[in-house]
Amino acid sequence: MTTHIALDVLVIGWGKAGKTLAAKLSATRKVGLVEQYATMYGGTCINIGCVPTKALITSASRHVDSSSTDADYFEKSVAHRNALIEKMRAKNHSMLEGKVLLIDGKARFSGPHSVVIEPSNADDSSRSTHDSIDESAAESITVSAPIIIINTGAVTRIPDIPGTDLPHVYTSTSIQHAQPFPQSLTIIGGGFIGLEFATMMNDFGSHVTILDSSDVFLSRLDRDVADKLYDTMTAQGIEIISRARVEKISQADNGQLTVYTSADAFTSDAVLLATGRTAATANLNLDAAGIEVDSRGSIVVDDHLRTNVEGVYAVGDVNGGPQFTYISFDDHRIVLDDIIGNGTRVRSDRVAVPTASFVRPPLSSVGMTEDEARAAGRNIVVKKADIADIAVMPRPKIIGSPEGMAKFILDADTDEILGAVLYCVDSQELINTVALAMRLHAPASMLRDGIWTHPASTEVFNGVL
Ligand SMILES: Cc1cc2nc3c(=O)[nH]c(=O)nc-3n(C[C@H](O)[C@H](O)[C@H](O)COP(=O)(O)OP(=O)(O)OC[C@H]3O[C@@H](n4cnc5c(N)ncnc54)[C@H](O)[C@@H]3O)c2cc1C
Ligand SMILES: NC(=O)c1ccc[n+]([C@@H]2O[C@H](COP(=O)([O-])OP(=O)(O)OC[C@H]3O[C@@H](n4cnc5c(N)ncnc54)[C@H](O)[C@@H]3O)[C@@H](O)[C@H]2O)c1
Repeated sequence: MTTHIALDVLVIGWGKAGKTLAAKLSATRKVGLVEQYATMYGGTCINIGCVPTKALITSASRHVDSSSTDADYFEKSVAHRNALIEKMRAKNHSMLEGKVLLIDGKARFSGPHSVVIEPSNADDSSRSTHDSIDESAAESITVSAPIIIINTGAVTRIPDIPGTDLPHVYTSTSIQHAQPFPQSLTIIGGGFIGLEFATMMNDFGSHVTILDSSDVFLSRLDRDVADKLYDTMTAQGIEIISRARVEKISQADNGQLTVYTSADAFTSDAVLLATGRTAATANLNLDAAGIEVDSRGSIVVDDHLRTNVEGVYAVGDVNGGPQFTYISFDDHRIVLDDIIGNGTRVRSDRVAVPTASFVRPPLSSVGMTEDEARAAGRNIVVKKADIADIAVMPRPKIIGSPEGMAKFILDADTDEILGAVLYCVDSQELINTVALAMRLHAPASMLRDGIWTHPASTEVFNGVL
């Protein structure tokens, strides 16, 4: 038997943008939200992304002070991670309960404004990219709504090589409760996920090797910054190999895995696949609605995040934009403005969007690199320093983390900041101040001459600018 429900708004997927839109729109409209896995209430960020990984990274950084074995300490850290996200998941559910019709199940389009929701009885997501399911819709439901917001996120891209389905070949999700703890780990991919898990697992006591296919390490950064990161991470014990053409993974009788590249072979207890994440559109039956996707499977949207089908929006990772929680959160503002505002807010208005990678110390950046500014023909001044050499900024030395560097690219004529990289303790906070200065077109001298608390990492501005 199929139940039919008519709503004003249906949100598919419990992502950051979708849950925020559902809560806000429910004040005036009949809103439903469908999520395929009960273990994913609240979405990727709180269940398998930002929050659990930063909890594990923090725990791992404290392992040096513990007397536990690596395996025991990892197990305790995973238990702490689990308890934390369980609370956040329950809170996410209770915040929408009673306001939004919450539907368990897997959604697929049956027409431009109609969706079929099927029970999803098992975690069939590829390569355990999501945790397992423990609840589902009992029967299929059809929902019709004039407004549908697709917020299904992204899933791990599995490289097309033999051996990715072997035991102990993990994704960023499954490695968060790896069993047994791998004393050695080969990571395929040296992007955000590869670097953060390298830091984490190295700190937990694993011997980590990163294999990345790019010609140079961290090609999006200036070479001086990438070299500093390379030197710091290798000094921490992490091996980094660029230009690695991975061909296959095989398993020996003792369970150990070997990753073969065109040039070499790397043997370890486990392998992590960290070669990017692809928009989760495969199961949505978008053809039935006539919704356009690009060659990478991401949903095509305009500047207002509208798809080519009237009333249907795509928000978060699924629309092919930058894959960050704060971008998904900003997507919600654009769609909210289109639905109940004056429709002027657009994606292309975003300026100075910062990023932070939680390696040790964190690596944060905003705006142009020096190479990009020079290639654009800008008249620039570069200000940079090693963190250990900044006398007016003692905080990194006080807390025992004096590594890293700070680099600012300034417009030589206006003194405006064109870009910055902060590879230092607290940089995930500092970079937001730089981004704000950029948005306000404030001169760098305003940060340089600012009166900041002491001892604080903010003094990097006094010392370098
Ligand atoms: C390991 C890791 C670490 C990360 N760390 C950070 C970080 O530190 N900072 C940061 O900003 N970003 C980080 N990210 C990226 C960030 O998590 C994502 O960009 C963000 O969560 C995207 O959210 P979203 O709104 O696109 O949807 P998501 O939160 O991904 O939600 C999509 C939801 O849709 C559900 N779904 C999918 N298909 C269907 C369907 N057919 N029917 C019903 N439900 C469906 C999924 O189960 C999922 O719950 C990290 C990602 C990963 C994987
Ligand atoms: N702190 C954060 O904000 C944070 C943390 C984790 C993830 N994320 C988000 O999640 C997204 C996905 O992360 P990711 O690290 O999987 O993707 P990524 O795009 O950041 O990095 C993928 C890396 O894999 C390499 N690669 C691709 N194919 C390869 C192959 N066959 N062999 C070897 N190397 C290969 C690429 O050169 C690249 O360096 C990121 O783009 C980011 O937006 C953000």
